[in-house]
Amino acid sequence: MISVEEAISIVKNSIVKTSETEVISLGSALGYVLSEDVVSPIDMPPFRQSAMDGYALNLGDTNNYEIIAEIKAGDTSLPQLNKGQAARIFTGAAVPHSANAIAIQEHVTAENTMLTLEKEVAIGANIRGQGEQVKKGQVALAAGSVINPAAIGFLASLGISKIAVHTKPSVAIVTTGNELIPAGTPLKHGEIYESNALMLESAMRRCNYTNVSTFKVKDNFENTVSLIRDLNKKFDFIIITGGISVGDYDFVGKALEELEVTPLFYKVKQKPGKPLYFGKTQKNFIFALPGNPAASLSCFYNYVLPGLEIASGNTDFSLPRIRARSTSNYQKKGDRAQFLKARYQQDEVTILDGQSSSMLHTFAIANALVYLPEDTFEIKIKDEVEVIMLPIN
Ligand SMILES: Nc1nc2c(c(=O)[nH]1)N[C@H]1C(S)=C(S)[C@@H](COP(=O)(O)OP(=O)(O)OC[C@H]3O[C@@H](n4cnc5c(N)ncnc54)[C@H](O)[C@@H]3O)O[C@H]1N2
Ligand code: MOO
Repeated sequence: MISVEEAISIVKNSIVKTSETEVISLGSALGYVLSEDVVSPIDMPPFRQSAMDGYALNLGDTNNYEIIAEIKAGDTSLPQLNKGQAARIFTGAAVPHSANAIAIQEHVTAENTMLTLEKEVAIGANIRGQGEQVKKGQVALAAGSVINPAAIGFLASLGISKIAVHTKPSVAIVTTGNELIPAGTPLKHGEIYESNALMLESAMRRCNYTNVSTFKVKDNFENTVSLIRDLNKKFDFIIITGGISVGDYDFVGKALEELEVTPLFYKVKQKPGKPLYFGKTQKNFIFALPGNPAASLSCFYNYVLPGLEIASGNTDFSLPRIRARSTSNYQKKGDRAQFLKARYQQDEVTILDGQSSSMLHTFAIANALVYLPEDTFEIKIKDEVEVIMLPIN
């Protein structure tokens, strides 16, 4: 059994950034990683802009100006101001070449065409310089940048509608188990509703993975082999849940062996998620997550998500880790490292009830995991602990 740290480093060292790239529309690029520098096709701003509502001035020798024109945002023909002349101007409007400062309207008195400054105005005041964010021909956003909402806004402001990105991996989620039935069917004694597929798919969608398909298989060796053989040909990542432990009807490990998948690790000294498996074929990566729902989700965040992000080109990815004071006491049983469902709020973290790997009721209100390393056995109120923030809202 390997440690959490070893397992994470095996995932990070085994998965490499995809060599496939594609050009996609900016509107669907959230979470993708740029495969090429984006060079700005324009100066931004494209012209000298007024940053305020007020008066554009050709600065003169006195505080008195003659107002000769009005310039609204979007106006394209601009007046010529002589020294001592002003134009009424509004935020976002183009500043005439002949103007060298903007006086904000709160600092002037204006009557008909007469303007009096009540405060000194410095040269260049309240003017956004042409190209002050980025100049035409400069790199606006470098290859390797993750496209977030601000990046989409910035590139859209440059008039860009398509960008080159690293292709995101395709993912198959496979649930295993005779006991699993779909919602909408009455439960017979011994059956449970299948919940991992929708949960993991949602977690992936939340992290901008949309090329995700789900499959199910009963506890049957031949069917498991044949489904995974088929999926191996079609998907970059296969995420299996359940059937990876040691029971007589746990066929996933045996199926992966039959298919000659190269194991990279099996069993991690952690709770939840001890029987976590990670392996690879020539074409793809396979994670087998324990079927217990909370173990499945915890392993997704800690191992699968970093793997998917690296494959997508986000090679520096890790979930944010912070330190916070615990508002709870916690006593660990056993010597496995633990990922504890927790709620972080205002510099404090509360370890939630219901830590069993089968329990989702408190995972549903958790926004973080407290990480308790192998050699820490107890948390006391006010102890500083390591908190892993979850990408949930
Ligand atoms: N003798 C031993 N037994 C077990 C060990 C062990 O070391 N020795 N490890 C335990 C640990 S720890 C875990 S975690 C589980 C993992 O088992 P599997 O990955 O084989 O998962 P299953 O047995 O198939 O299922 C476990 C549990 O989760 C429920 N489940 C499974 N899939 C789903 C799903 N898609 N949606 C909802 N619930 C699901 C399943 O019904 C079981 O209750 O093994 C321990 N056993
Ligand atoms: O590893 Mo299991 O998830 O402890 O119950």
